Amino acid sequence: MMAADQTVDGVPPSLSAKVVGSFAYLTIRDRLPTILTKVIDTIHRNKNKFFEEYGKEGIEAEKQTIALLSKLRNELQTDKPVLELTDGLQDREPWNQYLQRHQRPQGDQESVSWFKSPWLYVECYMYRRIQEALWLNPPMSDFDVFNEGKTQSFFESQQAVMALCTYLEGVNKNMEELSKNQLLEHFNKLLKVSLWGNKCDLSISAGQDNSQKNSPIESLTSLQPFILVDDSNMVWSTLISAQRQGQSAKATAGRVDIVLDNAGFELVTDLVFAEFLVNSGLAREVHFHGKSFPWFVSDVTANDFQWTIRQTMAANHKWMSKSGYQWQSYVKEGVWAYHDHPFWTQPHEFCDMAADAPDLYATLQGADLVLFKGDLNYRKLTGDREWDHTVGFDTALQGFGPAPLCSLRTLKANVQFELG
Ligand SMILES: O=P(O)(O)OC[C@H]1O[C@](O)(CO)[C@@H](O)[C@@H]1O
Ligand SMILES: [Mn+2]
Repeated sequence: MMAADQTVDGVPPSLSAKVVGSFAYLTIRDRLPTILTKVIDTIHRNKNKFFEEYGKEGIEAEKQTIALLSKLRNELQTDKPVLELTDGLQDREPWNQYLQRHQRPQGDQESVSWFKSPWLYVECYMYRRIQEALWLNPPMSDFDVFNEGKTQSFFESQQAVMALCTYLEGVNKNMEELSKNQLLEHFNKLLKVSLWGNKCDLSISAGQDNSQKNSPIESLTSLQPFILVDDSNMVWSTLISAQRQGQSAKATAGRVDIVLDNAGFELVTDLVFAEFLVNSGLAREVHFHGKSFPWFVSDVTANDFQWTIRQTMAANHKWMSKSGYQWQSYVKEGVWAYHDHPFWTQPHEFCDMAADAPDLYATLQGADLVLFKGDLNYRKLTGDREWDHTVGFDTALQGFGPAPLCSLRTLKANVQFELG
């Protein structure tokens, strides 16, 4: 990444809160402090739980964590310089090196403040500082401050989940008889259900409930006009061309990697789509990539992934439960795999991945198609810069390309490509 506030070789400056009134400015001035305040409230509300589990040590840890988070909120609200991390987490050095390499060269400390640094960096940094506050107070270290919101989003979306699993059962039971056109029709529907599942994110709503209330299949028609760029035909042909000729479709289909975004309803739409891809022979394997710690309020962690499968298995709904058991066996058989590389919870633009996380880049090179879910991934794919909306997506990727890729994203931030 280069200096944040100039265009070099056609690559524009990073978006930041320097522009008063911009979405970056309003996010850092209003939304991030709101999220932080909700985190502090959540910890405070669980005070008795910490006392029951850890006694006085738990109460002291709860108090110290709140003190650190209140200090963080003050730094943010008074535009203080971004500080180095002081915890013992494994990714502390990459984070501090990033600060030295990409932020400090801006010159004096003042320019490395919350409102003057790249928006993408400071927003990611806030979630990493929350982790630092928890880590520094051991009984709190593994507490997921966003868990309540994520589980509530799942429970509030049950009607939609039941409708989706019922639809999938209808496809599964006729799978062998489906013509290629019928298969393509179901593919398009479930791909778009996964796209629109991204509307259910607790960061844009600063924690307010925005679960899926109505049938995701029935709302596709009314949502179709809101799709700005539709390359679903290219996604389909990438999967078809990855099906090497062989004795059975399942054995020779390609591998699809899904870089996950939000837990709750969106994760269910991704698991349903992944089940369809395997059951239809469009994919032989699906690899899921989640976050290694709680991130952007509703992003998926390993705990969320396992919890969602268990909850679906336990549902008092025949087709939900059937899908849940299918998902569990796919994980056990290795047809599905879950990864959570630290890179996904660092601030890098994805064009840095080959250099900064070559192991992850090599993993993605093993895929025949990589689907990136959500707005933050879209911002990292393109560097969250002052690009013109008519610029091509390939240009914005700045050379990032481990495999054919597609972003399934509902527009929540400034960056947008391929318009016009
Ligand atoms: O869950 P998603 O779709 O990545 O959205 C992430 C959220 O964080 C942002 O990227 C910035 O706050 C918003 O665009 C969005 O609210
Ligand atoms: Mn998210």
